[in-house]
This record gives sequence, structure tokens and C-alpha cells, in this order.
Amino acid sequence: MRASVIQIAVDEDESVESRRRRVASLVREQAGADLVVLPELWTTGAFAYEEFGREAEPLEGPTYEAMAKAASDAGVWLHAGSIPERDPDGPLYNTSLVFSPSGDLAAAYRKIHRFGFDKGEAVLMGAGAELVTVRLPGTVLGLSTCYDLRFPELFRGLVDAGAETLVVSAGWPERRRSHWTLLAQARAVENQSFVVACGTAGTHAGVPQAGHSIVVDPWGEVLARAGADEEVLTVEFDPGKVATTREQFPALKDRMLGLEPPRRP
Ligand SMILES: NC(=O)CCC(=O)C(=O)O
Repeated sequence: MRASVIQIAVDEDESVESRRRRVASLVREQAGADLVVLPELWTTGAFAYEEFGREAEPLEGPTYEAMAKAASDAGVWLHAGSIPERDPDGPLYNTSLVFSPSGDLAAAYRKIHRFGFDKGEAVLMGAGAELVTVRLPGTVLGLSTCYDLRFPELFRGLVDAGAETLVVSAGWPERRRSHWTLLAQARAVENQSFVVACGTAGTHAGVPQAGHSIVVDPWGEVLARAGADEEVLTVEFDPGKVATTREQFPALKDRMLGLEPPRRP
């Protein structure tokens, strides 16, 4: 499987419309890849809280249209990162979109864990409630967004639902870069899964972004890692490694907790 992880620079001096055009053209350049992954809230920036309401879109809004077309032009599976989604009957959501190579929506995932404690995203957006997996030829994606990375139970739930490649679409800040790398590797090792983690570069709302998107294999080895700036990280991996790792080191079968009924020692 060939994946392109597009670590977009999200800076205030570029308009949303111009960034949308630029990202669509970057996606088109990935023709030949099997999977392309974009970061969280790359239209506004994950920390540009004041922009969420201004730039919120219906699910099938301008970003959806541009990304559906880019996926079909390139003939790739596209995890198009997330948008601030305006639900006509509810609050805003931080919603990730996945398109098939024919440009059809294959999945939408509303971020479950909102960041900001008692401000920012945590108060401006509603919480998603459903785990989402997407079957691709050769692997099953499990979807997550940024702060979700800190909640291992979400990833274990995705694995229980069949996920083998855990995608983390993020806008992670430079200040906590060490957590990003450590948690991405931990999620890969404990779930014996690939982790494809795509962050943003640049600075928006005064928050420098970490960059350093990373792809980790089920043994915890780093297959590819980006630098701090905008970059397209390309990587080839064998999805069959999930099954061999789980067979050769069957730790997932030794779970004692969280299974019904509880296993006896
Ligand atoms: N956009 C986010 O979810 C930021 C998460 C973050 O900064 C952290 O977990 O640390």
C-alpha cells in the first residue's frame, strides 16, 4: 500500500479559498497512491476558534465538493482531514471525510474527544458518538482526530471493530510534539496496527504547529517521519504485517479486562 500524508501549512496569511485550491491540487498530484491523508481542520486551523463559526460548512459544502473531485481526479482513497461541519439541526462538529477513488463519500467521522477543557473546541463543537471504520482493498482504516490520540480506549474499540490501519488526522501544537510521537508509537504497538498520523505545519492563532507527521508499523517501528514544514510524506507498507504481527506476538488475545464475560485467569 502506498500512502501520501500531506502535512499542510495552515497560516493566517492564506485565505481558506486559496488553501482549498492548493490542497486539491496537491491531492491530484498523488495519483498512483492508494491512500492520501490530510490533517484536521486545515481550512481554518485547529486552534483558530474564532473562525469555526465563520467558516463552518454543511457536510456537502465547498470542501466536500473540492475533495470529492480531487479524489476522483487522482483515483485515490482520500482521507480529506476534517471540516467544521454545520449540522442544520444541531451544533458544529469537527467532521472527517473519507472519499473513495470514484469521489463518493465512504465515511464521515465526528471527532469524539474535543480539545480545550472548558473553552475552544470543547465548547464550540458537539461531540461525535460513533466509532468509524472504512474497508479499503487490503486494509481497514480506523478513524480518529487529534486529541482522540490521548484516549487508548477509542483505538481499542476501533481494533475490535476490525481496524488495522489507525488514521490520526491532527492539528497538533509544537509545544506538545513529544507527546504526539510517543502516543502515535504507543497506539501502534498496543494495537498491533499501522498508525498513519498527519498533522499541520505553520502557525495560526498564535499556535506554532508541530508538523512531524509520522507513519508507524505494528511493531512500533517508524516507517516515515516529516519535518516541521509543509511536506508530502510518502510511504509504502505491507498491510499483511498486521496479521503476521498479531499471530507471532498474540498479545491482543491475552486481554483480561473489558471483555464480556471477563476471562478467568
Ligand atoms: N486539536 C486538538 O485536538 C489538539 C490536541 C492537543 O493539543 C493535545 O492533545 O495536546
